[in-house]
Amino acid sequence: MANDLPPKEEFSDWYNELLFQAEIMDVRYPAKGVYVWFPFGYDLRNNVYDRLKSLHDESGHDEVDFPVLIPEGILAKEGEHIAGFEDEVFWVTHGGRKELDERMALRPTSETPMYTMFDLWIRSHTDLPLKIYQVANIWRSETEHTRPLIRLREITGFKEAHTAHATPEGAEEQVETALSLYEEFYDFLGVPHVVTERPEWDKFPGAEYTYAVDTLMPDGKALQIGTAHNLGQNFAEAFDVEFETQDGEQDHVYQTSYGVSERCIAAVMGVHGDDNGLVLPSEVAPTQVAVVPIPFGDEDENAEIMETCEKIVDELNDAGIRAELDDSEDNPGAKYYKWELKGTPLRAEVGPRDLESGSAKLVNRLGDEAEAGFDTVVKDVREELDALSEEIRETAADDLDASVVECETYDEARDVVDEGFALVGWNGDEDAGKRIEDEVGVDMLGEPRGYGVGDTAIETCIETGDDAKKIVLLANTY
Ligand SMILES: Nc1ncnc2c1ncn2[C@@H]1O[C@H](COS(=O)(=O)NC(=O)[C@@H](N)CS)[C@@H](O)[C@H]1O
Ligand SMILES: [Mg+2]
Repeated sequence: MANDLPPKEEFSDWYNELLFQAEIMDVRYPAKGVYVWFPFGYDLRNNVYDRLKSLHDESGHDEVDFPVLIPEGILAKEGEHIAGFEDEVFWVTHGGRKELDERMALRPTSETPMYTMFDLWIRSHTDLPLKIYQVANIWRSETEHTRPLIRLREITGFKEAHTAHATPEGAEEQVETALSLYEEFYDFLGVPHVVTERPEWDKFPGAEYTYAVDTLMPDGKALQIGTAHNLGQNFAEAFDVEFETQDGEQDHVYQTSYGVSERCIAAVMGVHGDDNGLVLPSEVAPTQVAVVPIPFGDEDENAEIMETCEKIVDELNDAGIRAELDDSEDNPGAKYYKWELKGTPLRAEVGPRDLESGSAKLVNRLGDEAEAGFDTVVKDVREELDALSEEIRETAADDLDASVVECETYDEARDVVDEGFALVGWNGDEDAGKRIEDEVGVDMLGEPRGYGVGDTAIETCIETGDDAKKIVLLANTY
C-alpha cells in the first residue's frame, strides 16, 4: 500500500500532511496559529518533554506555575522588553461585560510576572541562586506566517527557565549550563544543531546577550530550537530585585532566562522523517515495538503464533519497552505502512517459519532486519532500539556538518543558504553586518561557539574587505 504522503523534498506539503496523517496535530481549529494535539502527538510530546523536564530537575531547578494574566503596568516595567513585545501581546480587556480598569496581557513569556515575585522572594544572598522553570502555554500574536509547532500564536509547550544569582559570573555560568542542558536534550533527540551568539540587533528584548540553538530543516531553513539569555541586572533594576550581599551591602541580582518550545517536536519530524513518515528516536516513540502475527499457517499454528506474539508483548512491556500487538484484520503490508507512518522504531514479525526457528524477525524503521530469539527477545529488542537511535543520530549529524560551507563571495553565500549555512567573514561593524544580511537576503545567526577566525580559511569581511574580526553563520530562517 503506497502511502499517500507527498515526498519529503516537497517539505511544506509533506510536513502538513504528516502532522495530520500521523495524528500529531489537528490544524482544523478555527483560530489562526492555534492548533490541537491529537492523542498520539501528545503522547510523543510528553515523552520528549519528560526528558526536557528531568534535565531541569536534575540540574537543580524547581518547577513552578505562574499566572497567565499580566497587568499592563507589570509588563511595561522593563523598557526594552515591552518595546520588543508590544506588537506581539494579546490583551484581555473585559471581565464579562465590564471593562477592566487595567487591561491584562496573556503572557508572551514570564519575565515580568516572575520578577514581580522575585522582588518579594529574594532578600539575601542565602536565597540565591534561585532556579525555577515552568512548561506552560504562552501567547504571541505572530504577524508572520503561522505554522503548526513552528510559529504558533498559542505556544502550548513553552519551557521557560529563569534564574537569579548573586554575581555576574553566576549568571554567565548559568547560561553555559543552559546550553549544555540543551546540548544533552538535542543529543537525546538525535537532532544536530549549531550554537551561535545572536548579533546585537537580534537579542532577546532586555537581554545583555543571547545564545541560540539552531538546527537545519530539510527545506534548507534554520529553525531556532532554543535560546539562552544573560539578562544582567536589567530586569532586577526595573523590578527592584535586590539582596543583601555577604558583606552586608545591597545589590541587584544577576539573571538569566532560557526557553524551548514545541519546535523541538518539529525538529524531530523534519530532521529524521522520510518519505514513509515519522522516524523517531526509540526513546521517545509512543510505541517502540509493533508485534505483528503472520497467520499463514494452519489452525493450530496460527493459534501458536498468536500466543507467541502475546507472550513477546507481555515480556517487552514487563521490561519497560512500549510494545503493542497488532492483531487487527489488516493485511501485513497495510500494518507495516501504518507503523512506519507513525515512526515506530521496530517491528517484530512471527510467522510459521519463525515458530520453527524459535525466533521473531525484527525489522527496524529503516528496513534493516535482525532476529530476536524467543528466549532473548528483551535483550535483542533493546539492542536494536538503541542501534536505531544511534544510526539516525549519526546520519543527521553528518548531514548538518556537510551543510556548513565557508563562503568568500556573496554569490557563493546565496547558493549555499538555499540548502544550509553559509560561514562568512565580518568586521563586526553593525551596519556592515546588516548589509551582509541584505546582500544575501537571509538572517545572520551569529558567531558559532567553538570555532572562530583562524579556525577557517576566511580572512576578510565579505562586505568591506577589512580583516575579518568574526566569522558568522548566515541562513534562511523560520
Ligand atoms: N511563535 C512561536 N512558536 C513556536 N516557538 C516559538 C515561537 N516564538 C519563540 N519560540 C521558541 O521559543 C524559544 C524561546 O523564546 S524566546 O523569545 O527566544 N526567549 C524567551 O522568551 C525567554 N523568556 C527565554 S524563555 C525560541 O528560541 C523559539 O525556539
Ligand atoms: Mg526589592
